[in-house]
Amino acid sequence: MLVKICGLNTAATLDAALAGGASHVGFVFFPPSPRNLDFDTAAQLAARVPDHVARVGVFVDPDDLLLERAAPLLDVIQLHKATPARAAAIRAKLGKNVWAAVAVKTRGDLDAAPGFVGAVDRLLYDAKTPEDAALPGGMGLRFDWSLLAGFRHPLPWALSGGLDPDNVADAIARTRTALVDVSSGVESAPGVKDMDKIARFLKAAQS
Ligand SMILES: O=C(O)c1ccccc1N[C@@H]1O[C@H](COP(=O)(O)O)[C@@H](O)[C@H]1O
Repeated sequence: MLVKICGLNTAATLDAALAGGASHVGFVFFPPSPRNLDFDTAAQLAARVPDHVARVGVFVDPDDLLLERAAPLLDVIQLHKATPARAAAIRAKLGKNVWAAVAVKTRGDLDAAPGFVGAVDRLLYDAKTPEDAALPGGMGLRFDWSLLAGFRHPLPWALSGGLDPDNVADAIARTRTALVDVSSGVESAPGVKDMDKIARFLKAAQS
């Protein structure tokens, strides 16, 4: 089971994710987020991550300058609110693994998925946040997992949105996902990761 712990912003919580066996760790580069990292902090955290764990940068419609500064610290670029054309251009320019978030509320939202074939390496199905929400992700919202039933996934994919230590095993059993992604569900407050919840999440996902 692959597990991404996202929005890590301290050495202690990053180390908790690594000790628990996370396959991916996420660093947010989006100033409105309570998990946003400056480049110095991101570099210090990225340096702690062993080679077998992937460092994922989370971006919302990023400009080229931000991507160019952050990319050397990262293995994967996770894009929110990116068109397939923009995602493909970023992938070609940076030569990195690129994931695209697909915001899901209804079955029709999954129609966006095939458009990313040839543009990205993985889709991340995440809950759609309200139009006026401050963030397009990282809000602890979940979508109806049954919407994925019978869907022909055009690319490797991951499940995200509102996962936590108490529901992740059920989410895996119901969706048969190979990769789960969590942020709010392992926090004690927005942007404050909880080491006990990180450990519990990893244990539940791996069980
Ligand atoms: O975590 C954030 O602050 C964030 C900001 C902007 C875009 C995405 C963000 N997080 C991603 O959202 C999903 C789900 O998070 P949650 O578990 O529901 O809180 C996850 O992929 C995060 O990487």
